[in-house]
Amino acid sequence: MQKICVAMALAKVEMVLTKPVTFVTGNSKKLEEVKMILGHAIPFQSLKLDLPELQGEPEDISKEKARLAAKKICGPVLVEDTCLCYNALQGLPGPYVKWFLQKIGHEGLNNLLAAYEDKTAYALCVFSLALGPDSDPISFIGRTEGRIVPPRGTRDFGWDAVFEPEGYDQTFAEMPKEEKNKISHRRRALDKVKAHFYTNEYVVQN
Ligand SMILES: O=P(O)(O)OP(=O)(O)OP(=O)(O)OC[C@H]1O[C@@H](n2cnc3c(O)ncnc32)[C@H](O)[C@@H]1O
Ligand SMILES: [Mg+2]
Repeated sequence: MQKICVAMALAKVEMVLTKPVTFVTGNSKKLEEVKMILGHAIPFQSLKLDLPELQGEPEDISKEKARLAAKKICGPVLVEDTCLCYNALQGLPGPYVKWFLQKIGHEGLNNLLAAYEDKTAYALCVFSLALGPDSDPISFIGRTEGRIVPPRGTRDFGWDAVFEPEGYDQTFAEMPKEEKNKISHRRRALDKVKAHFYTNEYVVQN
């Protein structure tokens, strides 16, 4: 009985795909990090495509993004949506941080909390995998706690310069990329994606 249970636990579920999984994003910095974190762990291709910026709860947004992407490319896709959530603002700006950053910049992102003592925040990354246009996407969530500080470091990737992860005295933008990739919201979500690909063997058949 024990042997059977162990064998079942080790057995991979084989899933047949008609095309390799495509990671769809319009953000080259995200793609760079995904490639660094995944290495060769998951065979995927990428496509630079700007998907609509949706509204709602992070997981719903990510799932809908996956549905739209799968419809667009008629095949299996992986997408992700990233949020920066301030505890003093009940999770805002959250999924809308892209617009906040574009309109008010790094200083503005920091000044938003001027009236609050609580500067804590968390970065949230939700990957969603849709195997086809009509399949229900599965989501994988990663979260990193930290606080919002006046901008420090490079400003070449989103809000990295204002986010100081818990336990560190550097912002994400000041850290070497390898260090960010060990503790980031994206890394934590991708660890779950990897575990999923480990237990479900995706085979591409034309
Ligand atoms: O095409 P997609 O994948 O949607 O790429 P995007 O740039 O539109 O990304 P989001 O919709 O997820 O919006 C998230 C915003 O947060 C930024 N961002 C995403 N991941 C980040 C990270 O790890 N560090 C800092 N900023 C990040 C990103 O540049 C956007 O301004
Ligand atoms: Mg987007």
